[in-house]
Amino acid sequence: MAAVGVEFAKVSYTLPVGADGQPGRTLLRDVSLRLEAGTTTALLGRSGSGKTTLLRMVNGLVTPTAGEVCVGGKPVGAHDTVALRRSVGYVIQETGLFPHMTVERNAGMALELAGRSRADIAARSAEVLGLVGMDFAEFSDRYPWQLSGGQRQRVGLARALALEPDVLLMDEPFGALDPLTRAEMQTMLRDLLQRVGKTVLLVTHDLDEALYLAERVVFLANGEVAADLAAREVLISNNPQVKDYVSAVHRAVPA
Ligand SMILES: Nc1ncnc2c1ncn2[C@@H]1O[C@H](COP(=O)(O)OP(=O)(O)OP(=O)(O)O)[C@@H](O)[C@H]1O
Repeated sequence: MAAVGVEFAKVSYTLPVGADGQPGRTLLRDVSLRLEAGTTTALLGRSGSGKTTLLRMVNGLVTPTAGEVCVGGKPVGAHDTVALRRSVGYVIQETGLFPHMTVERNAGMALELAGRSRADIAARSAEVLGLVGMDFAEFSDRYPWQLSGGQRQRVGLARALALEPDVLLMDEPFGALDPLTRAEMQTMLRDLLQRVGKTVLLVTHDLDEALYLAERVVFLANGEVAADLAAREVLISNNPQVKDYVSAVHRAVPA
């Protein structure tokens, strides 16, 4: 199991004063959360509630204007940025694969940047592509445009896993996939996480995905934590914001 947890301690983020002299908007306010090592936490909340901003603080892409984020007990700012980004995998909806590179090279990119030997890269690329359920012989020489959206997403995940990160940030990783492919990916990810053990922060708009994959579910509203619950408590919660969310996404089909 991953031994590295993540902690957000009274984290806020306010945009700088604009060119018009108006004070910047506060996107996150006093967020405190603890992601236990080896567990998955889902972040839900309406569009613009601050989920991505919060997630990007873990790998130092966004720096809090107040409070602190610690990875493995050490403030993000005290980590060497390159080493931190190597120990924190990042998967996004658009995958960010390099279009002119093969699946094998995309999967092994982080290893290439880390200066690993060719033999190491080849072996590990094959291993991680196997972990995400892609047949190496069939796919290694293809380019991203020769893959389906689900396959591209698998390669993106393989790439994020290549350096064996302790922490995995996933920002709507399956948001663009059809429901059946998405369900397959969720099953694959759940099996994979049971085997490799990571501390995962998953941004999603899909409540069922959150309940299937995560032990904890955090609801953000207007940049604040509206609820922080064990996944099994979500559907029976009396928190009005959670109840509203659940009834909005699980509404009955009109007769
Ligand atoms: N650098 C920035 N400058 C100006 N506004 C920003 C900046 N970064 C984020 N925002 C705004 O902050 C708010 C929160 O953005 P964020 O991407 O964190 O939301 P989100 O909950 O992830 O949304 P979504 O679910 O749509 O991805 C949004 O209104 C966004 O437009």
